Amino acid sequence: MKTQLRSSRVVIIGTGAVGATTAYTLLLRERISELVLIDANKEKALGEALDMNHGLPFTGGVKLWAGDYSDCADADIIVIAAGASQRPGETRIDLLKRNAGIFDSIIQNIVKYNNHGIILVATNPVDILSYVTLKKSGFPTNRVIGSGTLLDSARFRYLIGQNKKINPRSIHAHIIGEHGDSEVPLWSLANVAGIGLEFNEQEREEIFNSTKNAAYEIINAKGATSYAIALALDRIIVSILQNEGSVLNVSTLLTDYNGVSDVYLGVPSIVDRTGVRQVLDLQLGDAELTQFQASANKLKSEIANLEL
Ligand SMILES: NC(=O)C1=CN([C@@H]2O[C@H](COP(=O)(O)OP(=O)(O)OC[C@H]3O[C@@H](n4cnc5c(N)ncnc54)[C@H](O)[C@@H]3O)[C@@H](O)[C@H]2O)C=CC1
Ligand SMILES: CC(=O)C(=O)O
Repeated sequence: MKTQLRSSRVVIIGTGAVGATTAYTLLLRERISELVLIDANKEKALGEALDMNHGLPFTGGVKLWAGDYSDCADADIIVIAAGASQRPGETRIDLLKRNAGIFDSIIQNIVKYNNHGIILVATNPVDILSYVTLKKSGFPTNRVIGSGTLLDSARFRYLIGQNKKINPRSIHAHIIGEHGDSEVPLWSLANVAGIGLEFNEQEREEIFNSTKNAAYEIINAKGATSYAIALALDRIIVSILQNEGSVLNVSTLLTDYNGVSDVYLGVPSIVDRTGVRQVLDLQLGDAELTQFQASANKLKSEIANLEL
């Protein structure tokens, strides 16, 4: 049975491929009661809201409208999916200057109306922009979350499932670190029913390269990624609103974590009504630790160039 929380409001800022698909996913899942769409292009938000509202006779009772920042006042979760996306060949880090610029006004507008909710960042580069959101919002760490490597881990699980001919839901495997080119596969923890999985070098290389390069491949083919990220955001939102305490590889502020501090990275974290309740300690192999620290250092050197 679906449990819909009473008066749970989600606001989505940015109604492009990611924001609109996330809205549609939330609508289909019927787990929230109110959904507000905001975009700098007001017509776009209005059009998406109208189109989705016309589907309500076929779904449930989600109240959905194109709104403005004052609608953040009663929001439980504010999703930021606004800003530039990668053109073919661009990295996520290439978006930093453009998207950090728009975060100033977006965060100012949110905090004008809301100081109690959870901000969930999807805009890339998501780890750095989650850190920017933390610094600019003044929200506590647990209530600023990035989508992190949840999507990458889903891609990894799917590809391992293809390789082993096992349903990806039964594959437990994690990608940690940057949601981007320096992400780290934790082969040492990949398992089915607690039983470790064996791969040869070629399989590892193929699975990891396909995981890491998935966004490039999809963007080359169709211009944007949207469905899997929408499902990942839905997963985080439901875990928060239903106080699930699910373990999700979201991006969160790390403090003295495997030698890494003061940077947002994707790591397994318990997500519940408080946001990120706890970051789980991981026992990393030597190579995994080196790669994880390199991922952190890469992002920290980008953050050092920002005015925060
Ligand atoms: N975290 C993740 O795993 C993923 C992140 N992304 C990122 O999500 C972001 C959005 O991607 P798409 O939806 O494909 O882009 P898009 O170009 O389709 O949509 C972006 C939307 O943001 C709006 N916008 C721009 N500036 C704004 C502002 N200041 N305030 C409100 N709205 C504003 C635009 O009008 C547009 O509707 C990109 O940065 C992309 O890289 C995309 C997929 C996965
Ligand atoms: C675009 C992006 O970040 C992704 O699909 O992974």
